[in-house]
Amino acid sequence: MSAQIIDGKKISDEIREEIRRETAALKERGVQPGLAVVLVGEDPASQVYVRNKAKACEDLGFYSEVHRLPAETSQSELLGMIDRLNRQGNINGILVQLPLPKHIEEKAVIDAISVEKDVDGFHPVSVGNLMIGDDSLLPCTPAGVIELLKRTGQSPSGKHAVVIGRSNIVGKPVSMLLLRENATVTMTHSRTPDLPKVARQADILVVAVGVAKLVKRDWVKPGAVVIDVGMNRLPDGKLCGDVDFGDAAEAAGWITPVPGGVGPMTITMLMSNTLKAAKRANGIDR
Ligand SMILES: Nc1nc(=O)c2c([nH]1)NC[C@@H]1CN(c3ccc(C(=O)N[C@@H](CCC(=O)O)C(=O)O)cc3)C=[N+]21
Repeated sequence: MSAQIIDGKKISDEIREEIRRETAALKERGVQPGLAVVLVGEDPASQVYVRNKAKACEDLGFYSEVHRLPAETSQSELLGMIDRLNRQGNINGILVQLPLPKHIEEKAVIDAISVEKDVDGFHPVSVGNLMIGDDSLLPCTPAGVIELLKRTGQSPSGKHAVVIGRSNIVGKPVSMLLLRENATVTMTHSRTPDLPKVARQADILVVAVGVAKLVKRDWVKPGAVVIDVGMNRLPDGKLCGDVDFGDAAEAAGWITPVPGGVGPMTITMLMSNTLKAAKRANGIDR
């Protein structure tokens, strides 16, 4: 293996230390960032993520509330809870864990969250702000990808970035952020002809498709940076990314592992957004 591993856990810990310090300073001024996490239903994977988010809050000195609602909760009950959290002064960020049960319309729920408290960056106004370049709360996983690149000394500026996957939560927003960082961006997806050939042109390859081990060494330009956003649960219970790590690492210059790459950054960016929202709510500039 020739590639250097991008240690998302370590970089994430460094950023958390910065957030912890800033939070302590804010507390001196009587401000404590507060996050509300809402979970509908009992999906086991979601339970784990929600627990990790609450743990991160505690670790950084944030106030947090976790609302666990039964799977049968109606859409109007959930909207009622969001309305209360929107008006609750000690809450700066609201995260409704996705996916939601089928009888609840995700769009109605996302639209109901106040833009100032939209720490996921999923609200249409946040998405629009991202597109225009206004300073909104950025979606956590895409923001984490950019942070990983910058803190590894691999600034996207002037590079050719190829993004595989066009989802609203990763592919599209990460492409927009890369563009904002002055990369030349190619967006690809399942209908792109000869995907390996396009991928091979990338200086920075970001993969977010949800297909385990799709990307092999012949998809990777020698020396390229490979960022794996995939999170696939294998039959044996192990987590694995969209990149065949062992194989792609033979060609890549830098590569993120799964777990321990993008995942830890997602939660850290959520904390960073909550801190930012708390500062804004209290008229404190960064
Ligand atoms: N409204 C909403 N916002 C989200 O941000 C959101 C969501 N819904 N629904 C579910 C997905 C998933 N997600 C993860 C975050 C961190 C890890 C993470 O830290 N992963 C660790 C490993 C965890 C493990 O071992 O299971 C890692 O990659 O190293 C994983 C998954 C946030 N999501």
